[in-house]
Amino acid sequence: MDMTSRMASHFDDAIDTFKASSQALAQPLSNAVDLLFSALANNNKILACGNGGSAADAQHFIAELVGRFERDRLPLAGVALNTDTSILTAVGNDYGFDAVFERQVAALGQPGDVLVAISTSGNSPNVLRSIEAAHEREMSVIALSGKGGGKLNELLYETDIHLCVPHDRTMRIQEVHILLLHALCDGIDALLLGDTL
Ligand SMILES: O=C(CO)[C@@H](O)[C@H](O)[C@H](O)[C@H](O)COP(=O)(O)O
Ligand SMILES: [Zn+2]
Repeated sequence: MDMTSRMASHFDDAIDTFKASSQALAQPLSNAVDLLFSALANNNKILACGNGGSAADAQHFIAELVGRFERDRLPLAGVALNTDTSILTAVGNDYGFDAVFERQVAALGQPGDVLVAISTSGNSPNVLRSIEAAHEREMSVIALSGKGGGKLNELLYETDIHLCVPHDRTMRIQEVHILLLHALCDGIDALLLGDTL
């Protein structure tokens, strides 16, 4: 395949993946908006975590809650668990990298808070352990994954929400994840401010 065709194939594959994701995920995504809105309306908060590109996605999402998305509104309570290098290095050094998010959920989580856990494979141990800690804190979980969901399938409760992108490549899954996170911001704003832009 020549390079131009290779580049074009990314767009074609992304279009197919967005379409398949819309079919599979619009309903659970709508449920996730309700869950997040209820938590925020009850003075609970959102915690988010992920590794690598998913760490960037987690902090991007939380920045749009605490700051704003498209319209001015009140600040919304959220913390990204992958941003504080002192916590990440201290907890990683003293307890191991698998504990870096779990420890923060245990420190910050309250019943009714929501954890947004992002892992394209569904298998990153630090993300899985953050979910166990969230359950211990009586928090709900919204998990963003792909590749069939991996070990998340065994860990999530019926009351949690699993947004699993139907694709096996990390980059394609991440491209849909950022759409999902923006759609969540849009849904929260629509409930808070009305649905006109
Ligand atoms: O962004 C990318 C690849 O697109 C990478 O940085 C990727 O996020 C890292 O390899 C992560 O460690 C993958 O973890 P996960 O999505 O399987 O939980
Ligand atoms: Zn990447």
